[in-house]
Amino acid sequence: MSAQRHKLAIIGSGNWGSAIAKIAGKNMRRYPDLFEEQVKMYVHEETVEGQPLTKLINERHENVKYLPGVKLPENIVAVPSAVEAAKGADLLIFVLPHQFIPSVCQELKGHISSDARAISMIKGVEVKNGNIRIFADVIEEILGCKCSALSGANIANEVAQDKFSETTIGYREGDLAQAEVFHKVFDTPTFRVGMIEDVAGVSLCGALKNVVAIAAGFTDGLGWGDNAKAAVMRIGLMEMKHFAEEFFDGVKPETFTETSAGIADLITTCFGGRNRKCAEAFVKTGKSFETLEKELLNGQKLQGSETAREIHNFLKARGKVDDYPLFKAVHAIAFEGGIAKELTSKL
Ligand SMILES: NC(=O)C1=CN([C@@H]2O[C@H](COP(=O)(O)OP(=O)(O)OC[C@H]3O[C@@H](n4cnc5c(N)ncnc54)[C@H](O)[C@@H]3O)[C@@H](O)[C@H]2O)C=CC1
Ligand SMILES: O=C(CO)COP(=O)(O)O
Repeated sequence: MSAQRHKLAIIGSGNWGSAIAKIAGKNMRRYPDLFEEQVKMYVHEETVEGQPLTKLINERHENVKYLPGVKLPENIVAVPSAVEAAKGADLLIFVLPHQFIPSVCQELKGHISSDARAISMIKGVEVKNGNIRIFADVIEEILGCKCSALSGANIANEVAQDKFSETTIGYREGDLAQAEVFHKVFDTPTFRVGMIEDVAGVSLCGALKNVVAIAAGFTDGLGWGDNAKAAVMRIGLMEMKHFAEEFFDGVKPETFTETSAGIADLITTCFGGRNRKCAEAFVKTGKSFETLEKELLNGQKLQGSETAREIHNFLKARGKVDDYPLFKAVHAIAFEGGIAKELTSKL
């Protein structure tokens, strides 16, 4: 029996990576016939309190830098190498800020099990040479393993405290059985996992809502109130859906309007996320997003400002910038010296 059990690895250990390690670690013990107990978690090594972060995590069972105050199950073992974490694993969770995925996947290339399956929890897109890809596709292409996506209204600190949340797995056509295995990795009474056959839709919701959250943060910085934020969110949702349908095949409209990955994540991020917080500070202080990320996030990474830039570059290459006035305004304010008060003037 034990030879057939799944072995999980977590590639990433930031704020969300650590929260998900808590859930997955517990579920490994909840289903001992299905999963091996020990889970290796890749940690980008750094020195914290004068010691390697991996050592601190393994001694204290807590990611003291990225998820302080939350105990991780003892079957989560931090390792400083992605290759070591993935060794022998047939289930791979990718949960790194999007900018680090290509380099970490290149490191892993040739070192993963031939039967490995992956799931991307990354909220971002790759834009290169005028083309755009979701990270499930990047991972599939570099590593040659099938990859689904998980995204939802999931502020990591709340999930880590077992406050009720839903999330969504987007799976590929014909891959329901594998999605059901990942469902068992993640689902708990307080973290409820829905599933939809739409990897692109789920991934794009996660990436694009971060751009809308920047706009929502601008409205907060301007003191414009809840109606203005709701308007920006409504227009943002329309642009997200339009973008996904224009540039990706097979995206389902209900992913945007009915799943946790869609409307629910847009709401939570525009009210409680890091992108919103930094965008509010951007308007109030005039500091750059790069500076605010350093000053306000203690090593955590902003995804929305970079995604706004990447989406802008992609739309520019396609001659389509004007078709997405909210995305255009966010880019203009964030990177071109545009005036925040003009956020809605062209919507
Ligand atoms: N934090 C949250 O509430 C949620 C985050 N997400 C998404 O999950 C993904 C991962 O986010 P978080 O876990 O929050 O990360 P985070 O924002 O806490 O990022 C910091 C992580 O990046 C690592 N890192 C720094 N430099 C690196 C390098 N050169 N190579 C590899 N790793 C490096 C750090 O060690 C740390 O683990 C992102 O795409 C994010 O949008 C999704 C849902 C919720
Ligand atoms: O994706 C998130 C919540 O679902 C977190 O958003 P932020 O990266 O803006 O904190």
